[in-house]
Amino acid sequence: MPIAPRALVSPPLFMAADCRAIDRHWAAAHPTTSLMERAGTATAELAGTLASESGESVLILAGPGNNGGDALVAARLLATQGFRVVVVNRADPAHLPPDAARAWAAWRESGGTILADIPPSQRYSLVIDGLFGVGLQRDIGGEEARWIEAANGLNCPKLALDVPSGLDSDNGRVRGCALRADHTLTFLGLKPGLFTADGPDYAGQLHLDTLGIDAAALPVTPGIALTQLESRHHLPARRQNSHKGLFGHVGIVGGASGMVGACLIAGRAALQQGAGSVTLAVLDERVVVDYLEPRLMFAVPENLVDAQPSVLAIGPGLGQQPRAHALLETALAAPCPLVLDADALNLLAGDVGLAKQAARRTHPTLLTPHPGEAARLLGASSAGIQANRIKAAQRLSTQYHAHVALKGAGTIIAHPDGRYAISTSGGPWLAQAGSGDRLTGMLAALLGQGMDAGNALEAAVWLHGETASER
Ligand SMILES: NC(=O)C1=CN([C@@H]2O[C@H](COP(=O)(O)OP(=O)(O)OC[C@H]3O[C@@H](n4cnc5c(N)ncnc54)[C@H](OP(=O)(O)O)[C@@H]3O)[C@@H](O)[C@H]2O)[C@@H](O)CC1
Ligand SMILES: [K+]
Repeated sequence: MPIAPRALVSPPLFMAADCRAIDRHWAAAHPTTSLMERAGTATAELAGTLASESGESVLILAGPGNNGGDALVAARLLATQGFRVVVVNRADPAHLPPDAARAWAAWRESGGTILADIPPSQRYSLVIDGLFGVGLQRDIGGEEARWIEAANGLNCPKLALDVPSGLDSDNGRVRGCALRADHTLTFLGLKPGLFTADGPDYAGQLHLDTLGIDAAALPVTPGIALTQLESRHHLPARRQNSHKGLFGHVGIVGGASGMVGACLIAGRAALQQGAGSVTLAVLDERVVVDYLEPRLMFAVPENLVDAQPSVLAIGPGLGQQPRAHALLETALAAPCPLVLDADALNLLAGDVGLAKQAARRTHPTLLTPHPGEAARLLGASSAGIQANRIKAAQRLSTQYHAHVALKGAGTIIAHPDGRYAISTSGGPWLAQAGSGDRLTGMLAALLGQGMDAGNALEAAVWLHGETASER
C-alpha cells in the first residue's frame, strides 16, 4: 500500500548506489522472491485508481532496464484486470537484465504485444513511465527523448515509476529532458532527487511503496527528508518563572546605507521567533529606531561584540566596504554561535584569510548561502552548484566546519558530521528580496534560546518555509 511521504517523520533518502546495494542483498538473501513483481503489482494497483474512466488505453513506456521491467509487470497485471494497454519498448530482449527479461517473457506469454513507437494520434487514459529509474546514466536523446516530449504533451494523467524518466534521482537534475509526472510511485525508499532542484516540479504527487521490506532491514544513510519537525527541533516549554535573559540576546550586524531593511527584517523575525532581546548593529548610523518594532535595540556595530550577545548574525545588508570587512573579522572571533549570510559570505569568498579564520572557529558556525553565494564560496558557477546541491552543501560544510543551509527548491541542510536533510516545506513564494534575512533572524532566535546548532538550522529552514506556504 503506497504511503504519502509527508506522513512519515524524517524518512531516509537513498542514493542510486544505495538502491543497487539493497537490490544485491535482497537477491542474495531471497533468490526466489522478485522485488520487481512487487513493484509491478504496486504500480498496477495505483494505476487502476489514476486511469481516467474514458475506457481508453493505458500507454506504457518501458525502457531497457529494470524500470522497464516494473512497467512490463504492471502491463500484464493491468491487462488481466481488463485494462487495454499499449506497451512501447525498443529494448533488445536479449540484453535485458534477468528480472526484466522474465517480465518481458511473461508479458509476451500472456499474449501481450510490444510496439517500437508510440502510435500516432491516439488518446490514452493514463501514461505509465517506466523508461529510466535510478539507472539513468547520461542525458536522454533520440527516440526516448521524443517519447518523453510526446507523453508530456498528452492530455491525461502521467504516473512515473520510481523517478520521472530523465530526472537524476541523486540530485534532481534534468538530464536532457524529463517526464512531467502528475504522480510518482517510488519504490523501497525515497530518493533525494525527488525533493530538490527540478525534482518537485517533475515528480508531481509522491507515493512510496516499500515493497514489503522492513525499514529496519534497509541500510542507514546520511540523508533524510525533513517532512515535519521532530521533538529535537522544539524548544523546551517555558517555565512560568522566566525572564528575557533566559531566551537569548541576539546581535545582528548589517544594514549599510540603502540596505537597512535587511537588518530590520532579520531583527523583527528574531523577536517573532521568541528571542529574549535583539540588538541591531546597523552600519547606517542615521537609523537608531524601528518605529514599527520599537522593541529592537540599536548599537554602534564596533561595540556589539563587547556587549557579549548570546548569538551573532552578520550579513543582512552588510555591504562589502572595508568597515564591513573589519566587522566580519571581529565577528568571526566572537565566542558564541555565529550565523553568516549574504555579504558576510561574499566577503569570506573574497578573502582567504577570513575563510581560514571562519574554518578555525570553535563555536558553532552556520552558513545560509543561496546558490550564487555558494558558487562564490566554492569558486564554481551557480549552474554547477545547482547540478549537485547536496554535494555543494556538503563541501561547504566540510570546508568551513559549519552547518550549511543551501537555499533554493528543496533547501539542503548539511552538517559537519556528513548528515544532511532536505526540507520539504516552503515553495516558490520564498523567492523574494528579504526572505533570506527573515531566515537569518529566525535562526539566530532559535540559537539564542539554546537550541543545538544543527537542529536550529533544520527547524529554522522548516518554519521559514511554513510561513511562506502557497498563496
Ligand atoms: N533497487 C531495487 O531494489 C529495485 C529496483 N527496481 C527498479 O529498477 C530500477 C533500476 O533499474 P536499472 O538499474 O536496471 O536501471 P534503469 O533505471 O532501468 O536504467 C538502466 C538502463 O537504461 C540505460 N540508460 C541509462 N541512461 C540512459 C540514457 N540516458 N539513454 C538511454 N539509455 C540509458 C542503461 O543502459 P547502459 O547505461 O547500461 O548502456 C540501462 O540499460 C529502479 O529505478 C526501479 O524502477 C524495482 O524493480 C524494485 C527493486
Ligand atoms: K521512470
